[in-house]
Amino acid sequence: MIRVQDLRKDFDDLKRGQVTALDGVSFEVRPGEVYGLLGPNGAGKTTCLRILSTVLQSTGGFAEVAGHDVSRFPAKVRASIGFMSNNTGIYDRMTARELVEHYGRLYGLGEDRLKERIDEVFETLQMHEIADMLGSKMSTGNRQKVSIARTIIHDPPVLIFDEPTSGLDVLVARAVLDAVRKLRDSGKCIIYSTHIMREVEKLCDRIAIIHRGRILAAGSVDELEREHDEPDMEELFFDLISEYEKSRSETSPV
Ligand SMILES: Nc1ncnc2c1ncn2[C@@H]1O[C@H](COP(=O)(O)OP(=O)(O)OP(=O)(O)O)[C@@H](O)[C@H]1O
Repeated sequence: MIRVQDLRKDFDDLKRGQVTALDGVSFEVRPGEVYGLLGPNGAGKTTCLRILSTVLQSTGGFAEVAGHDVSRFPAKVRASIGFMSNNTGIYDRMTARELVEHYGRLYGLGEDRLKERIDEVFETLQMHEIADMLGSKMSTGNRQKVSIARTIIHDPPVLIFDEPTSGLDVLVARAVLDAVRKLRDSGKCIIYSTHIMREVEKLCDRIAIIHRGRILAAGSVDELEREHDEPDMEELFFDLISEYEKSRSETSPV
């Protein structure tokens, strides 16, 4: 459902010269699965998700979403995905229902289908109580629910979450994770980027640990812990990155 092969992205940065954000990344995500991209700041997570959502063009390799090549069929890809980040906005002067309807129409849903989807989505996310509440009056938790609702209103098979819980308190973050789990259980193919270990352990079926644009390790949390003989995910993450940095400093010219 998502297929990424040897994906590369180089940026020409005025100050730093050429920056390699993705250095040959490969993975696959299946329907009914949450695939986590776990990496520190600057690892390349957002760049990868932007390529998958057709906002950026890769400089090499291949990516396919819902059967469509992202560089050849961007419109088809965009119709097949929902993208949510921590600043996927809502509008102060629209109610929850108005905003979600607005996005549904932007995605081209007809009025009957839109009404049906609003009912389904508001039921899944338990949003009936806030349907007529203005954005300006909503708690952070409710704003997040509306953001998720606008992301999934067109019922896309693929969902892309870019650090959706960043800056949220524990309760709101938990509600977001619960919603993602429900979506996974309904068969969605989900890619989820984060730098929070606990989220990965609680939510992701498989993960890739990404650093400096490369996947350092990939598998289920159990597989990774067994393979690296390290039962603590945070230690494992730290060890992998330290080892990589050490080998890099040993091989780079002085
Ligand atoms: N438009 C750009 N121009 C130049 N460099 C960029 C650009 N976008 C990203 N980069 C660089 O690419 C690298 C990867 O950035 P990216 O935002 O993908 O990382 P990330 O893993 O999402 O990190 P964060 O958790 O901080 O968002 C970084 O070195 C970043 O500075």
